[in-house]
Amino acid sequence: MKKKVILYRDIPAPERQRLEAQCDVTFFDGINQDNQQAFVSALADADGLIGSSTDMRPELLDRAPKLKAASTISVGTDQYDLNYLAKRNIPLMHTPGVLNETTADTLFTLIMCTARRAIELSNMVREGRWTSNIGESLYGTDVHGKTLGIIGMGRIGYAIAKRGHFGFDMKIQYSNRSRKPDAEQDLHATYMDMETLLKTSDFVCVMTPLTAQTERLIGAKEFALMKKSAIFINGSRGKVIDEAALVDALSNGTIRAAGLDVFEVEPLSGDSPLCKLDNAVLFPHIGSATAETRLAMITCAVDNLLNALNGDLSQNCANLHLLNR
Ligand SMILES: NC(=O)C1=CN([C@@H]2O[C@H](COP(=O)(O)OP(=O)(O)OC[C@H]3O[C@@H](n4cnc5c(N)ncnc54)[C@H](O)[C@@H]3O)[C@@H](O)[C@H]2O)C=CC1
Ligand SMILES: O=C(O)C(=O)CO
Repeated sequence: MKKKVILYRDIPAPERQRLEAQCDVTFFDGINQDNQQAFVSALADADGLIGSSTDMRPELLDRAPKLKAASTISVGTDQYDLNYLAKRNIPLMHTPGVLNETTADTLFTLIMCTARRAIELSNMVREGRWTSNIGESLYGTDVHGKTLGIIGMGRIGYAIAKRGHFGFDMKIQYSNRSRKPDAEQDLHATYMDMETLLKTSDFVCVMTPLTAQTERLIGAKEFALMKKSAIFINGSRGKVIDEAALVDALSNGTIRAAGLDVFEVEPLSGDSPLCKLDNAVLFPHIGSATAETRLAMITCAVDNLLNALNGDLSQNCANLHLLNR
């Protein structure tokens, strides 16, 4: 008998057909108030789950007693509780690697746009406010030759640092749970504690996962340690920073500017104080959002689920170390 799988976001037809060839698929085009009840009912028989952008909290997954594997179309695993899944011996599959370069491109776009005030000045042109050559008060700041501090030198952190080192002649420094010999050798990156990094970087870029240890890693105290001229970039998850403290730091001139791809609550409300700040560049969580990379993530996630349901966890299992196998 075919395994029962819930697909909880839309994916291209060929990928859906690959799932349907092996599984009995129930499709939800995102989970919302209207279909929540039907989703909960479908959980009762589900062997597998695949999708993204929905919090799969334990109370919900308690309704899926037969669940054997989950596959998130993301590298971040924070929408699932890894320990809860491990207690039930359920693997969580994710999509590391395929999005590194695209996400690093996005993060570098944030660095460039923020330093050169690109969005603010583009809006000035569009709105007919470009009436004379811009003066000193609207000048940007250089990126090349500056110091780039990466907090969370993993796959994506490395790809950002690579751009800084080879493309922009930047000095790379990083803090991380462990030393990264490849970054030190290839990019001449210097390992340091987070406090020193915050005090000495021109650009501070956060690229850790969201975990119990990284939640609110950067708050008022950390912004106060940064240079007044520092530019803060967050591409990890919104909850890794204290957003209210960031608004204060940007409003009071504690730091120069910020570029953000992720927010405490997404989508960010247009009423957020961040939207009123010219020195904040705000992207709608588009780190991996190119056609090529999103397709690669979906293909990887479909492969991951099919492999996991067949008992093969050799690739891309996020909680393998916690499972009883
Ligand atoms: N904005 C976007 O669209 C995207 C955001 N992401 C986010 O980026 C995160 C990182 O992705 P990868 O680079 O693939 O993961 P990774 O696991 O390769 O790298 C994360 C790094 O953070 C370090 N780290 C973890 N906890 C830390 C702590 N408390 N202090 C210092 N360092 C710590 C780890 O040691 C690791 O080197 C994802 O978990 C996701 O949340 C990922 C892709 C796209
Ligand atoms: O993969 C992730 O974790 C994202 O945030 C979206 O690409």
